[in-house]
Amino acid sequence: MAEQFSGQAGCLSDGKPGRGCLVPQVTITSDGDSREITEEDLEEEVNGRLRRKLSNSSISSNGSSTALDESEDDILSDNETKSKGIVTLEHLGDSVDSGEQSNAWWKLKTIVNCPLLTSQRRRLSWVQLAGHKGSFKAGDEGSILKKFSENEKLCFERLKEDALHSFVPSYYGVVERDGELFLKMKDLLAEFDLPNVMDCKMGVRTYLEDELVRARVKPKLREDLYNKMLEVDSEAPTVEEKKQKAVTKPRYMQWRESLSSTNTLGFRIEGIKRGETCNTDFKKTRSKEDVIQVFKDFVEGNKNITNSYITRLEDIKQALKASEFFNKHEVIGSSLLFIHDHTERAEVWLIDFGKTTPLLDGQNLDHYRPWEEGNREDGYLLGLDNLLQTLSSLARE
Ligand SMILES: O=P(O)(O)O[C@H]1[C@H](O)[C@@H](OP(=O)(O)O)[C@H](OP(=O)(O)O)[C@@H](OP(=O)(O)O)[C@H]1O
Ligand SMILES: Nc1ncnc2c1ncn2[C@@H]1O[C@H](COP(=O)(O)OP(=O)(O)O)[C@@H](O)[C@H]1O
Repeated sequence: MAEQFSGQAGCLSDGKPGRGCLVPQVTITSDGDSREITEEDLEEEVNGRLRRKLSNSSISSNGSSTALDESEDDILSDNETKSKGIVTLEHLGDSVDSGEQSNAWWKLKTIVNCPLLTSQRRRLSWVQLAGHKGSFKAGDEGSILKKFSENEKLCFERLKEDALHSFVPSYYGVVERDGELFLKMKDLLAEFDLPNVMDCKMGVRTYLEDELVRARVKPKLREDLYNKMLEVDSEAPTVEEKKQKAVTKPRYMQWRESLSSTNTLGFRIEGIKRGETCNTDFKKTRSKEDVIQVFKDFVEGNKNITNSYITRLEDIKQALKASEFFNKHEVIGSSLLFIHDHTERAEVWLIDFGKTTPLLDGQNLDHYRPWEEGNREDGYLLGLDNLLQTLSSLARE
């Protein structure tokens, strides 16, 4: 995908310089030094350019570069850690590297003619608004690799034949890179120009019934979750929890649900990337009014974008109602990913099926009924209706 390139370099992905590609610079020394080029030289050249590039600009997955004077830390403007926000994805098992490893001259030619080609293939500036650090790697053009999960693989396979298939990222199968397994899927951002992105985690519940049972049978106290809790509200842990300096996962997840709009609205905002900044600090965004305001800022009051999102959500609702998959799965922790750009292209996609689990034979869910332990209801459709209401109220303003 040629447009994956930084606007700065204008090099095509086949390695041929395109419009605006830097002019090759060859320095001939006065003594005609013709030292053989070693792999170390090449590595130094690549790393040097990479370092300079990262301190000057960032290649986004859509091919646009961000402000020239940003350092990497500025680009990672997320207020948490570098695991979320604008992240740099590694490109594992690069085909150019493996195929041309010994051809030093080819590598040098590429670096000289088209300096960003090599670095672009190694790293991809991308937006990750939720999930785990290091879960994603850059795939080949227009695709990304997500750490393998058997459960998610099964979901993608089932979804291929389902009414929902045009609302989930295209799935290209399991791939191995550097000895690790990944699920390869479409990078939903790839066709956008400087995309604005929002992740909404769907449902009234974000943990599996199984997790609850396991925590009851064998409670596992987690200090990391206790610390995450303290960061948001030092008064949140009970006296007992303060003594233990730890909480169980269901306790943490339930606290997160009640603090945000999960329990009441059936969805919560996980993160937003707008322009060049990311914000994943919506843990206390709970009221309808606050949620509407966040959406309003996200679409910048644009009615065309708002209406496109509404149409897409209505289509998703129809597909969900027709979906065999949806009827027979408990959908936990899955998100709707909203993406739009300055051309007013606006899309919504279903992502993250890591905790979407099949029901027993003969069982099905209506996705509205209140959850009681054992009924496995997830409140997904309640959340979708509330999302539609949120956007509709913006469209009416
Ligand atoms: O959002 P914060 O408050 O950081 O809490 C996270 C999210 O709920 C994760 O869900 P998601 O991946 O959907 O974002 C969840 O991973 P699971 O999906 O594995 O439940 C994490 O559990 P642990 O990974 O066990 O810490 C939990 O700590
Ligand atoms: N196919 C995709 N295209 C573009 N962005 C994606 C895609 N899948 C996930 N993301 C981004 O990665 C983030 C985390 O994805 P998710 O699947 O929820 O990971 P995890 O299973 O680790 O929670 C999302 O919030 C979104 O920003």
